[in-house]
Amino acid sequence: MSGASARTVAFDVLRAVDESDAYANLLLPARLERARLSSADAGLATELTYGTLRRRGYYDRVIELAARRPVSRIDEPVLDALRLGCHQLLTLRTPSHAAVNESVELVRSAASRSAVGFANGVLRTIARARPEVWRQRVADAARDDDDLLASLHSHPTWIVRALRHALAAEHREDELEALLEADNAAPRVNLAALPGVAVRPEDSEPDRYSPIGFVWPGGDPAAIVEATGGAIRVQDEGSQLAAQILVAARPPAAGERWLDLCAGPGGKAAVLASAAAAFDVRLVANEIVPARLELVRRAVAPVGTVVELTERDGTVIGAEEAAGYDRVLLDAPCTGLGALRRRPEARWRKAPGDVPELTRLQASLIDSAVAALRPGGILCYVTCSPHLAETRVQVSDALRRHPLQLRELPTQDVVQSFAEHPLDLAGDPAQVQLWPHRHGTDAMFVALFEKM
Ligand SMILES: C[S@@+](CC[C@H](N)C(=O)[O-])C[C@H]1O[C@@H](n2cnc3c(N)ncnc32)[C@H](O)[C@@H]1O
Repeated sequence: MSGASARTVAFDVLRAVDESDAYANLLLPARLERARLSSADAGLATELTYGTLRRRGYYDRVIELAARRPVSRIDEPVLDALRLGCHQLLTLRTPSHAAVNESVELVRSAASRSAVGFANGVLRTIARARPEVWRQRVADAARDDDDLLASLHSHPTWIVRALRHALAAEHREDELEALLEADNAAPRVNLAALPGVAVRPEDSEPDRYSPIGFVWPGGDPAAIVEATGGAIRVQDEGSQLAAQILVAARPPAAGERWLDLCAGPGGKAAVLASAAAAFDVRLVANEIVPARLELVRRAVAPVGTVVELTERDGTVIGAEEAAGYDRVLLDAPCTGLGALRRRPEARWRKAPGDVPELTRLQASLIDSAVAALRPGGILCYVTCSPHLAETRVQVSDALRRHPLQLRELPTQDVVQSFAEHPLDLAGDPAQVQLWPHRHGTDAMFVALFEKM
């Protein structure tokens, strides 16, 4: 197979992401399988797809300068082909004749003859200047500091601001550019070996912090996941740490009841389940979306029968089962701003207007979790987002709503107590904020509380 096929697959996926809100990480593997590409071409198609989606914001600025018109006035199929061409010319540094010709061929297959001439002209203009020159031109056209970072690092401006505020809360604003670039890098594939049912392969590289994690050297980890019946599973190191923080908050006692309030797709439930099996604890894993509950069922299957699955609205469990649990994991639905590197198109789909609805749901789930806990029980509040409205503000609001019921626990000490290496953490010792650029994890936030 030639590189042209890799480009066609990438173009098709970009079109589906634009036209039908497809998720690239779900669609691409199916398209790769159908195209039967060699592993080298599959790697190229993956890089073209994810790289183009991540850096789309930057490429659009370049295209606007080269085409002398806003991207809103360029037809979508033409724009996607131009973005793919930009990724090859400006980031992969593909020889310009190949990048231009192949991209123009994609336009020919999807648009009018006049569009072919237009795309050819724009790409030749881009190819004529070096990538550093385009970077400077884009920088010169920026309206202000946030617009500069948004365009050079390819993030929507509101997300740049949200990340800036989150870092400022740790007095680490100077790390903003490193964070934005970490979002643009492909994350390593990371796995967890569920304790009690799997062991880390001896020749694998252990995670820096998570005692149960290891790095996948490359290629598709599906075979090892299948061969172990899911006892070894793909899971971000930050996600592993979050689940282990709840386990390590206090030595588990036999007979405890634990609740994973929002369990789908089940990564953390699987880690909790293996601890539950080891300590003779009962775990209830709850999820409101049936298809996601099915994923939880599969995730916890390797561990056996310690888990009861329920399909309920987590906001009412506190009222239905008041004081029924010793520990609750609330891994709340959130903006996911901490996992942008993992879902390449996500940053372009989210909007600041999503935040208030999510924070209302998070607060309601926290209230339910507090009600579901016995006095002396432990709440572990987790988000895969560093947005302050979902993290620190959510914590201080919860403490204000439940002044006689909630007290913070030293979450940073807890994670340091079991991590394989000390984590460079900042801010409030009751809260752990992980970062892609500092820890190589998703930007998970974890806060432990005790119910009084
Ligand atoms: C961040 S995800 C949880 C990830 C999971 N803990 C893991 O590690 O795989 C949040 C989950 O909450 C679910 N959810 C949303 N609203 C809910 C509600 N009211 N009650 C229960 N689950 C809810 C979503 O469907 C989603 O699966």
